[in-house]
Amino acid sequence: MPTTVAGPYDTDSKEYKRAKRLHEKTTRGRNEQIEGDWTPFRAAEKKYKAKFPPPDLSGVLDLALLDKTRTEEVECGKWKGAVDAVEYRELDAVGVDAKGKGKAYMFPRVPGLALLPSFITPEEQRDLVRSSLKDHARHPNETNLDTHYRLPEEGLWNAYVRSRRGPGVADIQPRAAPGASYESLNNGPRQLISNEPASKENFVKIASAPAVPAPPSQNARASSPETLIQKLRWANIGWYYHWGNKQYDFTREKIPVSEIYGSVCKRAVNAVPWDVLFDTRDEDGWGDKPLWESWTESYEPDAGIVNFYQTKDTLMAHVDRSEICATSPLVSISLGCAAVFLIGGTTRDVEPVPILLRSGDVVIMSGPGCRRAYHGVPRILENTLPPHFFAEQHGQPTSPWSIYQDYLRTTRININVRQVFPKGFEPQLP
Ligand SMILES: O=C(O)CCC(=O)C(=O)O
Ligand SMILES: [Fe+2]
Repeated sequence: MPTTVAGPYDTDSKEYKRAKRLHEKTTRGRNEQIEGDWTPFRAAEKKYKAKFPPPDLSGVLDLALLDKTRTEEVECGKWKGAVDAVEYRELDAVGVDAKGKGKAYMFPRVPGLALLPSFITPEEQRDLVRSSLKDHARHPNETNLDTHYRLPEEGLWNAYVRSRRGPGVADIQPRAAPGASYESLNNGPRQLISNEPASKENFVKIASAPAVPAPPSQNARASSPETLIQKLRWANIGWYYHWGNKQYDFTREKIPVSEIYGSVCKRAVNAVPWDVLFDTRDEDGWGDKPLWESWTESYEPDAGIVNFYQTKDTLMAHVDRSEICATSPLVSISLGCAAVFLIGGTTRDVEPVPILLRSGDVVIMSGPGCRRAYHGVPRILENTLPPHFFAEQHGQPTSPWSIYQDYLRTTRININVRQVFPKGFEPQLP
């Protein structure tokens, strides 16, 4: 069972006092930017990022509070949003079997956004965590660490597991040759710079842009797998994404999307009653071609990213616009610790909708407006790992699972899957 934790607002707790001391130390003498200068999106990010005082989540939609079977999960972390924070409509999910929860939610303020709370069963959540760490975050899939370190062939996670079991696991060596020029280590948040939206017209130009590999950091030192696993931030899925160009690099061979990711995503897309969600199609900017009508056949994910967040990490406001299928569903699966997710409109001037995402929740961003909407993750909520991730729950306190459990205590994993090309389209590359 999770150990009992003090709530974030318990002023007598050690955590609260520590956060207060740190806040006083780090803000002493600081000239805060005047709040009036912030866009509504930036103001919301600042609000939820704050470590002290802990943010008030009464304006954050928390649909787990409607589900009695999630009471223990909600209570163990103490962080709670509210069920009436944001206007939504509840829909019956289509053909969802007894395993997943049968509701989908839509939001008048963000047309094209669907939320499927608790869509992934606890068992499937554990399978997705295992495959993300053990099978996916390794060669041939690129991770943020590959630029700077020669990661072991077996993958960083498997080396870490061996190092936990006994001595004799070698340190991981940096790539940079001694004396090479300095570059800062890319292990912080993803760099988010502006890019040109991809389309069928410009993708050949995009594919022809020189995709220069990022230089390895000279600051990287030989490190144990245990040290590096804490620095894992992302692993690529499918088409290779070039972070420098902010575009896919179509000259590199696409790696097939794994069956476990692809099948969950298709199941989620097929569960949403899109005809109800897009019932006001003209307003939603589809014109005369409502592509959602054929998603049952045409949705085929071919790219994406697995994000690994530690509790101090954030993901700034951004738009994912490198996909040529500009309206196809982007399926986003939350695992591990809970987070505050913000989604607004096509500029940062639109006030974002705040949603508390918990493990097993699936978000789908689709359609012309929502796929171009600014969104981000200003906060990973500490101590929110649900009980079904604790090994004792399934009878084996020393099972292989306990290594995953330790890692997940401070981690949120997000599997973010997209469709770049229409199904069956073979890019003719220069
Ligand atoms: O972590 C999340 O929920 C969202 C991640 C995201 O927006 C992205 O990877 O582009
Ligand atoms: Fe995104």
